[in-house]
Amino acid sequence: MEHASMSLEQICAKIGDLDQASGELAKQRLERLTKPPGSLGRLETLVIQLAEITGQPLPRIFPPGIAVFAGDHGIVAEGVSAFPQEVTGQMVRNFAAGGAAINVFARQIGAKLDITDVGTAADLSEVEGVRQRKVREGTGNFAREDAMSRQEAVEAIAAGIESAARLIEEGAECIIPGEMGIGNTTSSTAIAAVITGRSTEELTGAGTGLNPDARKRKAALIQRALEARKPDPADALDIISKIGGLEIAAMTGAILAAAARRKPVLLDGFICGVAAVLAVKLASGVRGYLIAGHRSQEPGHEAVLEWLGLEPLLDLQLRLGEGSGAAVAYPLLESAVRMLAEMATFESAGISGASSPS
Ligand SMILES: Cc1cc2ncn([C@H]3O[C@H](COP(=O)(O)O)[C@@H](O)[C@H]3O)c2cc1C
Ligand SMILES: O=C(O)c1cccnc1
Repeated sequence: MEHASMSLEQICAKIGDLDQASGELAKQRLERLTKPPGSLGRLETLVIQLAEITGQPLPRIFPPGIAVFAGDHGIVAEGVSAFPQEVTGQMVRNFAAGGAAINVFARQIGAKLDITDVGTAADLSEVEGVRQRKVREGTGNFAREDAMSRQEAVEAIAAGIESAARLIEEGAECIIPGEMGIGNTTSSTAIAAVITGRSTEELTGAGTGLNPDARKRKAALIQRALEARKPDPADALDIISKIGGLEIAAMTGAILAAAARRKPVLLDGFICGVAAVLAVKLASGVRGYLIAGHRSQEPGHEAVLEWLGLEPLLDLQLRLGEGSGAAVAYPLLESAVRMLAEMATFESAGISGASSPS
C-alpha cells in the first residue's frame, strides 16, 4: 500500500506526464484497423488518451474500482436541500446493503465498491463494509463559519488517497470517484463560483429537487456565504476548508492518487467535477488523466466541464451522483479498448486500403 501513507505533496509530485510514445503507437495501430480512418470518432481519441495515461499501447482498464465517500454538510440547516441530513447516513447503509443505484451499476461493470465515511453526522461504526475515516461529524455551516480547518481538509484528502490506493493495490485499472452527502450541491456550487467566476444565480441548480423559489434562495445564500468566507481562488485547501465538503475533499484525494499511479479517472457529475477541479488546482498534471463520463443536469456542471476542457461521453439527463453516471459510461471505455486490441488490420484481413487520396 505504497501510496496510502504518502503525503499530499508527495502524491502531487508523483503525477507524471502523459506517455506520448504509447499514444503514438495506439494511433498507428488505429490507422491499420479495418475501418475508414477516424470512423470510430471519439472511441479513437479515447483509446489514444487511455494509452497515454496508462503507458500501454494496448491499454488495460478492467476491472474498474469505485471509491465512494460520504460526508454531511452543516449548511443544510439553511434549507438548501429537498431532503433531510439523515438521508446521508441512511444511504450509506443502503450502499453497504447493495441497494443503491451505484451498487447496481458496479455489479453490472464488474467494479469493486469501496465505501468510506469521511464525515457523516451519523454513527456508522457498526455497519459492515463501511470504512471509518470520520474527520469530523459533518462540516460547519459555511454561511456562518468555515466548513473545516485546513488540517481537516488535508485529512479528508488523505482518506481519499487511501481508498483509491487500496483499490489500485487490489487490481483496479480505472478509478471512479463517487459521493453521498445531502447538501453537497450547495458546497459544489460555491466552489464552482469561486473557480469559474460565474454568478451563483447562473450556477445554482435544484439539487435533489428544490422548487424554483427555494433554488433562488439557495443561490442568494451561496452568494452571501462567499462574501463572508472569501476563499482564495488560487488556494485549493483554502477553498475546501472555507466552503468545501469532506467527501468532496476525499474525492479530490482519490483523483490525485489515481493519476499518480497512471490510472484513468472516469468522472461522474457535478460534485465529482468540482473535486476534479480542486485536484487540478493542486497538481495541474492531473488534467490529462481525466475523462468526463456524463453531463449532469446541474447547471454548474457545464461551467466545470468547460474549465476542465472536457467533453462528456454521455448526456442522459442524470442528476444523481454516487458515481452513477461514470459507471454507466464505463462500457464505452471497454468498447474503445477492445476495438483497438481485437479488430483485424487491413493486412491481416486482406482488405484493400483507400483508393482515393484521403
Ligand atoms: C435518496 C438519495 C440518494 C442519493 N444519492 C445521491 N444523491 C445526491 O444528492 C445529494 C446532493 O443534493 P442536495 O445538495 O440537493 O442535497 C448528494 O447526496 C448526492 O450524492 C442522493 C440524494 C438522495 C435524496
Ligand atoms: O451531478 C451530480 O453529481 C449531482 C447532481 C444532483 C445531486 N447530486 C449530485
